[in-house]
Amino acid sequence: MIETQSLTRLYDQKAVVNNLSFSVGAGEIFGFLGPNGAGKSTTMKMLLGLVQPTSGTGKVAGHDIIHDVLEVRKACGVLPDPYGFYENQTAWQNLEFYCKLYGIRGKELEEKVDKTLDKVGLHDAKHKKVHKFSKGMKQRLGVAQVIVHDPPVMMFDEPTAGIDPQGAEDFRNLMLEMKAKGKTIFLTSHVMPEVEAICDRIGIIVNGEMKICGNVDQLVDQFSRRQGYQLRLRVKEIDEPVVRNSISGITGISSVARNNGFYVINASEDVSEDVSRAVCRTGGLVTELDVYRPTLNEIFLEVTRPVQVKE
Ligand SMILES: Nc1ncnc2c1ncn2[C@@H]1O[C@H](COP(=O)(O)OP(=O)(O)OP(=O)(O)O)[C@@H](O)[C@H]1O
Repeated sequence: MIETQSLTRLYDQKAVVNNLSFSVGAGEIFGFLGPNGAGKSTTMKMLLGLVQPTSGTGKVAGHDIIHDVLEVRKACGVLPDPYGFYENQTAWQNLEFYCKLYGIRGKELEEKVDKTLDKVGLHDAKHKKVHKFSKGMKQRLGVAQVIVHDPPVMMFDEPTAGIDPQGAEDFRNLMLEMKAKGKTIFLTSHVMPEVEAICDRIGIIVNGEMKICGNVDQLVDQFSRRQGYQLRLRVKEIDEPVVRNSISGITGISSVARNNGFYVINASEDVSEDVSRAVCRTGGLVTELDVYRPTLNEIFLEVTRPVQVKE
């Protein structure tokens, strides 16, 4: 539903999006992450035909992002940053205007607007003018604007910025509901636990280049291969010299330390099965053995570490 091949955009001879190839399918939530200035918004603008790629191609809902811009926009709902509401009009009027742009009228329009405002928790504020809205309420209205015309592709630029915890939880549930309806969801966010909770796949872009892309398990695996694995082992029945001796010959182990009753083992691969067998062979009882799983936040920090905020 979204696919790009070697998408590139230069500004002042410099690539701010560089050779980007990825795809997002129907019923998939894709988290597009990166530090400030990495090229996320520029990519989103290119997908919507708002910025012309310098080279490369892309399709959204089957339509070419360069030659079929109108069709692309019809197929998309977008929460931009910043959003563009008519502040002097009510939430209801803003959505009404938006529906009309998409050719929705009459009873269908009324039903869609009411239902959508209920869904985002703005039922009681539907006749309030937008300039009286709080930041979080505007954000909710922005989400309503994305979904009101029921497009197949939904794009959100930092959807939960400024939203309270209940609003963020509502947003996550809404995304899962949209996914179940087969929507293609593309979102940027700096809220790692949220991305980890709802995204099927994640891409991290740095200086315009996709550094790592996959589901969370694949990202963890790639990270661990790069950084090494850390195991935590607790053993009964045998003493430390015996434990150390039993695992000393295992290929891949680079260090073994003691910490709070645990053995902390650093290794270049997942050696948990070898460790477990070696300890058992010497009469020891493994009471705990786990491989440390980095959080998405740690992976993000590692992947983006050398990058400074760009001007
Ligand atoms: N119209 C423009 N002219 C020149 N440079 C631009 C223009 N738009 C964006 N850039 C530059 O392109 C780079 C990428 O910007 P972009 O807005 O895509 O980043 P981002 O990943 O969305 O950042 P953030 O997380 O801060 O929103 C930045 O260095 C920015 O200064």
